Amino acid sequence: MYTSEKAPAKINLTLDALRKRPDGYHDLEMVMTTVDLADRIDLMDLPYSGITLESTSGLVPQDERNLAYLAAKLLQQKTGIDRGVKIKIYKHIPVAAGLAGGSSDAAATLRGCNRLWNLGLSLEELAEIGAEIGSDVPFCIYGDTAIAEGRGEILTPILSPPSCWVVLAKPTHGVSTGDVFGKLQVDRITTHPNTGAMIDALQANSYENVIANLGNVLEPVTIGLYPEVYKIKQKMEQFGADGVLMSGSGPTVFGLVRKESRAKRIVNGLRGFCDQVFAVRMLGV
Ligand SMILES: C[C@](O)(CO)[C@H](O)COP(=O)(O)OP(=O)(O)OC[C@H]1O[C@@H](n2ccc(N)nc2=O)[C@H](O)[C@@H]1O
Ligand SMILES: Nc1ncnc2c1ncn2[C@@H]1O[C@H](COP(=O)(O)OP(=O)(O)OP(=O)(O)O)[C@@H](O)[C@H]1O
Repeated sequence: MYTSEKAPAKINLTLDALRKRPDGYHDLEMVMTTVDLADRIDLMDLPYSGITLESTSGLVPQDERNLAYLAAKLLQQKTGIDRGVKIKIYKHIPVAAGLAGGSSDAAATLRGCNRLWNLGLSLEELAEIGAEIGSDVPFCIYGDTAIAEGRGEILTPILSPPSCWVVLAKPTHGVSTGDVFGKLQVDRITTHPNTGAMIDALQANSYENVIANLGNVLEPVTIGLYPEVYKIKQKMEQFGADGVLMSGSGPTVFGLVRKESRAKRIVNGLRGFCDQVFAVRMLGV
């Protein structure tokens, strides 16, 4: 048996940190949505408990350290199933970019193996298993748009943003999520995003109010480490993006625009200035 799963990237329309927890994680409040930039995960059933993994990208581990491998292994352990899987990752999402690429691969592997091995687990059960792999995995199990709280695993689905184009620009370097959170001083945050106003904007299907309420408390932290992120933000604004924000812990910056022609203009303007640039649609609209 063989199956193929799409593993889309996410962006954070808002990201707020409320407190640092005794376990070292932060309690967050975020609005996340999926965009049409995706890895593809091909999965082939093996009649014994082995797992093999191959990726088209040399930038991700090709062994048991890969989050997709970890996902398949964890699913075997949780269910006691005596079957294995051959995993092939066609990597399109930039790595260590703040776009949850690895988390989405893990989530797609959980969904795909659940089908391949006829496990009959619900999405809720898969999300619970996924939370052991990473904070973004539960969101990636469901996709679409959600409010995420706690470590990121407490999810409430919400209407997706109005239809628009998303320009994604990633600087050359990647960012370690742990390093960025490690430098965040929650009691020194000066501007918190207005999560409630973003939720209202989505419920009202108001593009203007989505733009007006974009915010991410990790952005100044990452800019402090990599000032290039700020330069990309400025360039996107100059080239005509309606709203611009860093996604997750960065360093990818996204810009929202209504028209494809404007998105293409921004992509052309940024090409040569940063490593990877894409113009994609929002998903789930
Ligand atoms: C920044 C976001 O992408 C926003 O969606 C996520 O919060 C990060 O999710 P992720 O990459 O799945 O992160 P994890 O692998 O769970 O955690 C990596 C590291 O980030 C920090 N971390 C992560 C999530 C969280 N709520 N608080 C944290 O402080 C911790 O130091 C942790 O060791
Ligand atoms: N399948 C995978 N795809 C991408 N990275 C992976 C994968 N498996 C393991 N990794 C490792 O995980 C690290 C983070 O990669 P990833 O692309 O998921 O970061 P990210 O987009 O910043 O994630 P997030 O937005 O969830 O913080 C990288 O250092 C990479 O080597």
